[in-house]
Amino acid sequence: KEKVEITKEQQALMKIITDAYNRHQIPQDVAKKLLQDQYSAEENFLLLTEMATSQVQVLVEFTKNIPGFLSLDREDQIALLKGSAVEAMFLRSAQVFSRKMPSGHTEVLEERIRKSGISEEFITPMFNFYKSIGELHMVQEEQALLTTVTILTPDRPYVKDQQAVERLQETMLDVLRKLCVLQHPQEPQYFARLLGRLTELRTLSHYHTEMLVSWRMNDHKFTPLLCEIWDV
Ligand SMILES: Cc1ccccc1NC(=O)[C@H](C1CCCCC1)n1c(-c2ccc(Cl)cc2)nc2cc(F)c(F)cc21
Repeated sequence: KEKVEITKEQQALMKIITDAYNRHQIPQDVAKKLLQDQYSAEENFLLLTEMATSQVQVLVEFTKNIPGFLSLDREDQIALLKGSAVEAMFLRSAQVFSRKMPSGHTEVLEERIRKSGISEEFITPMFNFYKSIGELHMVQEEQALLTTVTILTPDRPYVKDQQAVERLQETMLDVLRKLCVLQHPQEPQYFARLLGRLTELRTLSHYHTEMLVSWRMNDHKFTPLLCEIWDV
């Protein structure tokens, strides 16, 4: 049985990434807002565009703390941000949904989201993903590293130096793999399950444009930043 050990450097890397991840949280807690009141489809759509816009800004700040990210080609940095923003938003939403809440709150939150204006056909795949993330009971280091691995996906559109991104991603994957073995000793397949969620995440993210334009209301307005990031 090989002894898995996280090196000093990997420990330091994990701390930088996790601190940055926790620092760059979404300003106001959208779950609390949704639990407080029931909003119209229009208000929910506006809330979503505000949340998604601020989340992109938060993502840019977060990536500045990923060791090596700023050394990548500038245009590749943009391509990675553009290519991962939607997935990072759904991953963030899944982590918010999976947070431990007082009994009954998750059910209310789920109901509010079901009724928010999203088209029926996307609700099941979205909640299936949220629940599959919840079942993993990730610690915050795993959440931070999983988001980092998602950002450092080499085969995003327009990435020129894929090798450079691959080297960074492999560094993060090695730490995440060791962390999974140490955090979930009874589940040797945990790391593989975790990476499997990234495939589910990519599939869900393919629907994001459809999910937005089919929001049950007329005249969908987007911020300029969202027009850049979302294919709308
Ligand atoms: C949580 C977050 C952080 C950062 C950025 C975005 C968001 N996400 C949101 O603000 C929207 C709200 C928005 C208001 C209507 C209900 C869903 N949201 C979505 C979602 C649904 C559909 C699409 Cl197309 C995208 C996202 N899934 C959620 C799960 C949650 F547990 C939650 F609390 C909010 C969630």
